[in-house]
Amino acid sequence: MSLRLTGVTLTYPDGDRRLTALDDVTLDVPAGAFAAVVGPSGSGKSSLLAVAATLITPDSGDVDIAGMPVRALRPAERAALRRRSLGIVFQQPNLLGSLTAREQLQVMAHMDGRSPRQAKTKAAELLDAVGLADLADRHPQRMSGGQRQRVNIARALMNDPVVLLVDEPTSALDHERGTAVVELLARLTRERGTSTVMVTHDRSQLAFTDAAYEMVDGRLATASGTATGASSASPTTEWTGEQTGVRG
Ligand SMILES: Nc1ncnc2c1ncn2[C@@H]1O[C@H](COP(=O)(O)OP(=O)(O)OP(=O)(O)O)[C@@H](O)[C@H]1O
Repeated sequence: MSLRLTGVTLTYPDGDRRLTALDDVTLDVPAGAFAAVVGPSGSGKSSLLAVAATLITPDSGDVDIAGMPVRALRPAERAALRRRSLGIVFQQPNLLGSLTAREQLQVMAHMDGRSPRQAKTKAAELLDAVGLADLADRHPQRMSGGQRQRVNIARALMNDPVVLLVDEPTSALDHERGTAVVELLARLTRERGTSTVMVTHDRSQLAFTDAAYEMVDGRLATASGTATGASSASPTTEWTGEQTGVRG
């Protein structure tokens, strides 16, 4: 498994008590699998992503990324793991206005110490993969919301992450563009063998995922009433042939 959360409980201070944001959450996402998490506001979805991103340490339970137990790592090692093994796609693209699409991606490789030549090749490959080869030299101000989100996704893939965490990627897009972005995430997940977790409010997007989960009051359950058909199975039985062994 490339991303595994086991019995994760997270609480926040709440006056003189503590609020339970994640309650004994277990989630396995193999390489090449696309999981979605839906749930009402305040149910714990962002907390789940923050724990998976190693940004918050849970009160109890474990997070493993590519077989590496995060709890055992020192802060500097954790930061290195984030840089090398995690791709994060935020709700808003947060692109730098002064940089072209190609440069937004190259900056990531530069921060990871890769050569300019490697960075250029990788950026071109990824812009092509997200359908933006023709817009490589364009600045974000002259792109549509969907195009900006594609640059955002390509940027998150620059360091070949093992795990891709995606927070509401379509909230700023209309239905058609949103669907295209989710289809793209599904394709990239399979092609690149990432373990992808997407938080979404839009249940129609679950049709493109391999497994759908519902967060209710910090507890994670298999989502009901989804379009996946896989949703009634227990999470551990949803993963089938095509998701395994994609990444060596
Ligand atoms: N830093 C914090 N300190 C205290 N309580 C917090 C903190 N962050 C989140 N919470 C609380 O934890 C619970 C889960 O919040 P979380 O942001 O994970 O939910 P969510 O499902 O992502 O919500 P939304 O869909 O509105 O983004 C909520 O009750 C929230 O108020």
